[in-house]
Amino acid sequence: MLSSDEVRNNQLVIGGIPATELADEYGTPLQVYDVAKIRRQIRAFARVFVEQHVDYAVSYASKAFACVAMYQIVNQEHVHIDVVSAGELATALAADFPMERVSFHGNNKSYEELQMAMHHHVGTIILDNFYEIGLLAQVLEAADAEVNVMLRVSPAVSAHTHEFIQTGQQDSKFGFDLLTGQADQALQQVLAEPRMHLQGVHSHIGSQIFATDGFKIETQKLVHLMQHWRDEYDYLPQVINVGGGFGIQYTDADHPIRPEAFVEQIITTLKTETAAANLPLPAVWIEPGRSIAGPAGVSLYRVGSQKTIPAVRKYVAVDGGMGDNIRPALYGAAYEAVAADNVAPTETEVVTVAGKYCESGDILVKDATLPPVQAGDVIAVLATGAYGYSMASNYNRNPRPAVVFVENGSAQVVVKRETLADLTRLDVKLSD
Ligand SMILES: Cc1ncc(COP(=O)(O)O)c(C=O)c1O
Ligand SMILES: N[C@@H](CCCC[NH3+])C(=O)O
Repeated sequence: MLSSDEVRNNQLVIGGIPATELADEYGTPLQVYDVAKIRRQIRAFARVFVEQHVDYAVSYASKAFACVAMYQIVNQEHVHIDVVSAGELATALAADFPMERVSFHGNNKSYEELQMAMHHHVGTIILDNFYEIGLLAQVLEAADAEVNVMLRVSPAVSAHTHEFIQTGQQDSKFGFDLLTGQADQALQQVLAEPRMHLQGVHSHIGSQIFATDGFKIETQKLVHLMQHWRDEYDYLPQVINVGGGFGIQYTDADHPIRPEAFVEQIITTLKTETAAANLPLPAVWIEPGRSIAGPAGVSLYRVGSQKTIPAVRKYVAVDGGMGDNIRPALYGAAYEAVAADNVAPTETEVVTVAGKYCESGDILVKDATLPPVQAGDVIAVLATGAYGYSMASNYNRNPRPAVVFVENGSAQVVVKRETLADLTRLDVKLSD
């Protein structure tokens, strides 16, 4: 899984710096990002649209990983973001991210969140349900404001991925249902709201998807919807937002296609279907999260205790675990681990890399092939950049790790390590 520029003298190198040096300098557990990889993937997505002459927006789904520096990098690449909470919006504001390039998602945005979005002139509100149409209308009235909106529809496309992280099927908490006519009803309501300017339609079929056929069906359904809305309601969407979900490689068992190949499929389908329906080509927005942040991230841990159960298993415990990466415990997600100072060992053994949390399921990598390691050695878990730190917790009152960005051989802390004092910062002693 490692490319040639990530290995030097059998050592793992991230953005030009040996991983063991980063661990020594910043401590462990440590979340490290190779910023060049983030930029490369954003540019690869944008290039497809430019080459195909399609009006577009790449909107980074920042739930995958958000911090001020990450929003700054995305802004430097001139693309959009989507946020799903006041917290993500506040972080984007702290990064001076241009609000007109922000879309606000979520199936239960509060009045206060919508108010905050209007106050800061967020570019697009992605409307998810009837309650929200009413709520937004109230906010707009009170603020005497207008806003661009999109309707999120639930396209009933079943994507080939883990059931827990599938969001596009009909039985979903997200979006207006297409099959039962809810989407049409929502369209009529929004068209009747003078303060809402409907840009188009959004859908998202799932996450960590490996096959393009789900996106082909999704795109076909959206074009059929465009046609239906034009014919029945004299409304033509200017934008089709197909969401994210482009799968990445976590282990050698994954055989993903290039993330941008999904976009090629979407555009090909869109061109064919719109031509057949005599519709103009809409702008296409995509919302990749994992494919931008995931491959760029590496988690560094130090080995502590080891336990061998003869003829059963050897456990190698590290100083992090489910608090900084819940995905193995939550989804059974598989990762690849390497010894940072011996990435291509001649002698190997199969071990289970366990975390330090009081939970039997706190396993980071089951059956990792590693060289024999000792206490103090650095183990790197690869491709942890998405939904790792962003889903981190303080379970067992462990501080969350620091996050370091590395680019062109220089490193910078972009999120400080939590301290023990941080852990009690919000606690209030009982009054006497
Ligand atoms: C609406 C929406 N857009 C984009 C994404 C990003 O998905 P991914 O990180 O799989 O690209 C998600 C998460 O699945 C989502 O719910
Ligand atoms: N958190 C999930 C993905 C969620 C997608 C968000 N809509 C994961 O780790 O794979």
